[in-house]
Amino acid sequence: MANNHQRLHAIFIPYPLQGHVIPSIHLAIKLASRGFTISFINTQFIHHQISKAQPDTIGDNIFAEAHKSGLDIRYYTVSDGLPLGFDRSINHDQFMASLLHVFSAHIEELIRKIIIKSSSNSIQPVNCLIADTFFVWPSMISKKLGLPYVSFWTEPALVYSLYYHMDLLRKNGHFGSNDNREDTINYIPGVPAIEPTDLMSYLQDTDLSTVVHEIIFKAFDDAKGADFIICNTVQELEPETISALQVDKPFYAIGPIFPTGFTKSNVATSLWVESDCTQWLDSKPNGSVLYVSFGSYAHVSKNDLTEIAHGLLLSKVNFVFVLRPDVVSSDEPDPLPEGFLEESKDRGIIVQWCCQIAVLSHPAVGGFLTHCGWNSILESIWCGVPILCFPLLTDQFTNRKLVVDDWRIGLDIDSRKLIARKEVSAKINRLMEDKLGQEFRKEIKEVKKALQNASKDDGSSEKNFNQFVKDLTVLIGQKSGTQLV
Ligand SMILES: O=c1ccn([C@@H]2O[C@H](COP(=O)(O)OP(=O)(O)O[C@H]3O[C@H](CO)[C@@H](O)[C@H](O)[C@H]3O)[C@@H](O)[C@H]2O)c(=O)[nH]1
Repeated sequence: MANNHQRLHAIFIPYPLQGHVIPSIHLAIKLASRGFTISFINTQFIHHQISKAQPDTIGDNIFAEAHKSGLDIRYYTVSDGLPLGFDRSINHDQFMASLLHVFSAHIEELIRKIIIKSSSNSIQPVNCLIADTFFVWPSMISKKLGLPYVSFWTEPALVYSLYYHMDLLRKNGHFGSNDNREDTINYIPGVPAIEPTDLMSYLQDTDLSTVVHEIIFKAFDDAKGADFIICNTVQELEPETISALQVDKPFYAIGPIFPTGFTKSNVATSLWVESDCTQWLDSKPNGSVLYVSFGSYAHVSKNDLTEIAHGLLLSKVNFVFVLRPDVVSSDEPDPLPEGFLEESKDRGIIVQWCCQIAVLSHPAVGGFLTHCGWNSILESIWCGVPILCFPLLTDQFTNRKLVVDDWRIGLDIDSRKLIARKEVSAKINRLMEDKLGQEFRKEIKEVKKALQNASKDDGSSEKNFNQFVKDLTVLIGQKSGTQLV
């Protein structure tokens, strides 16, 4: 921590979804390693899932091991407003409505308790709030409590910028009407050109009355009140977009946020039981395995899943196929085509969840068929694994553009049309074997270098992280009337 004059105490609240909880846990550990006291709040549901998935290792506190090794991370859980057994996947909109309308009341009550507890005990008083940008209430609550607010953005800066400029898109007729313009968008600061079909799915929708739209509109309104934005991206990957955002507000690219070196972290993050694929991967030749996963959130239609499964069979490549229990729907537990398991048993394994970073860093893996979640893309780049994009929802369409059009480290299957097994199989073979695959491998080495350099002690992300800690310390000092550095 800057000068170590006084420890800072941050309350950290991740969005209660797997793709947000993972980088939040790693960021909390990073902050604690720099001397922060962290009060980390998971929902009871997320905690329940994590401990169910790792029953032998997790008690009441997922950070118990980190605490033993000297990190000051205190762990709390809070209700998201729904019963533990409620199926949040199949009742997605009801879950989101609860996060929109009910969650803030539970959170505010707990934050107040933590503040009172920390000022009455000998521990560091709370100095700031760090919360996911998708929440609709952090700047409102932090203002009430007189705390600086740091907004944590878990997607690319490009995606932040497009949401941030929703009004501009609306004014220019690219968003928010029944017949949106279809020509290139070239007026967003720091975004030279983007096609409307590369916008996030929520900005391509014509029905804007859904609960998710209400969340996005409110969240980006609330984010205007943030003191700082920290983003899981890398300056060198999105320099112009980041510079343009910095004109309005301090915006720090501090990614990639994951345990570098990719040893299995001793803090559990998975909501599902992980299968260990190492032994199976050890038996396969280098670069011969395609890793297939659609992340934790989006659903794949049964028809698309069938075509992908047949495409895998036709391609003849080896594969690790992650099929989480609700990948099609919680009430469709067995969505694979009949005979698939039998036909593929010599060259593929199917798991409900795995340690993805361990799989991607195994030398046997030569390609990644992904839905383009941002964590998956960063992890694939870090491991130098070229990407076959199959975006399904939200930022994944925009992330596909970065991968395929800007960085040229992969190709795509057009998920907007009815997909066909022959196309899937041809694209898999192009990625894994062809000359084109070699080109992607060459390009991805360069992008990987950018990520690695950014993570070094004198790299951009480390410098930005240090600057963020310094600026936050100054702001906290100003608000409390004491000089902390
Ligand atoms: O078997 C698996 C599959 C995934 N993962 C991990 O789960 C995370 C998945 O994150 P991501 O690839 O970003 O996908 P989602 O889970 O779908 O994440 C949501 O959150 C992301 C960050 O906001 C968005 O970019 C996505 O579009 C959104 O769906 C990654 O860290 C993976 O390593 C595993 O550990 N094991």
